[in-house]
Amino acid sequence: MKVPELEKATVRIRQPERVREIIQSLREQGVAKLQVISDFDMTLSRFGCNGRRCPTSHNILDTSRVISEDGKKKLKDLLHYYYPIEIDPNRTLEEKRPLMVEWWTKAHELLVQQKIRKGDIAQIVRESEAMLRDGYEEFFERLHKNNVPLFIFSAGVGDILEEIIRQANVFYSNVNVVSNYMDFNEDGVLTRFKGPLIHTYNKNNTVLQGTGYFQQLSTRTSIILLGDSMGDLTMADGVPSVENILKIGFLNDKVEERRGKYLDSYDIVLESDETLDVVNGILRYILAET
Ligand SMILES: Nc1ccn([C@@H]2O[C@H](COP(=O)(O)O)[C@@H](O)[C@H]2O)c(=O)n1
Ligand SMILES: [Mg+2]
Repeated sequence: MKVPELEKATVRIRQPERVREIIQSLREQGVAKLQVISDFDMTLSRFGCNGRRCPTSHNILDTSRVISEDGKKKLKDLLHYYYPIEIDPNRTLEEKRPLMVEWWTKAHELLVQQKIRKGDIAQIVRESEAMLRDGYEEFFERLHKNNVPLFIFSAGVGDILEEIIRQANVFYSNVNVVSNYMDFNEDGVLTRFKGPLIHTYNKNNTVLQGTGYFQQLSTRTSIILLGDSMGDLTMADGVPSVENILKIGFLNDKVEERRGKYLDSYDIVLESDETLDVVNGILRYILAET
């Protein structure tokens, strides 16, 4: 197997032989069976930006000029309270779930109070520090060129993340997004978020009911899953008959504390790696472009 990117210093793998076998099977099964399921924030987008944290799709909105100073402070306070809970390796998912619902609900309520206008979204994104991971062009282009469906499953803000992808000129026809979308009234003012609410720890089939997305792709039984959170591991649960799945996890924050759990759960763990090099290397090999 020739994937030189797997030798990068950022790569950690608990079971290298198993990973080799999965990658080999993905290649043998061929492009017609492949689909990619990916998280957005801190997976396709960067975690670090010039020595600081890059914004998530929520943060882009929270810190934008359309939010009042009071609103910004309240949204920041929520982030500082709930984010450590979100990534705490010592709390169970059962403990975290209701707290995540609380965070998202409070944040969305605050955003609705700000009377955000649909017409401002493109400018808000243009003025933000949003950045996709290095190598994103190759990633999106290769999947598009090979007609491989890319499903982006995000607990972020759909309108913002779509705009980021659009402004990067990679919103190709093979890309589908499920996320939290804003609902605007006839005057273009935000009135609510459309349900069901998606948070970090309910990214599974329960929030995909009625979309029929995975059912339409029932012959795509080879999966590459990309995530940055323990909640992203369930994103492929709705796929009817998975034959091979390769789970690649970006470990961005609190690396030492969380390493063990990530290595137990993801096949490949990428530590503090701001690029899509490894993913691109694997895709190049699977799609027989080496
Ligand atoms: N008010 C909020 C709520 C969540 N976040 C962050 O968004 C990320 C979730 O989106 P995914 O695309 O990764 O599913 C997650 O990293 C939360 O920390 C936020 O910034 N503000
Ligand atoms: Mg994420």
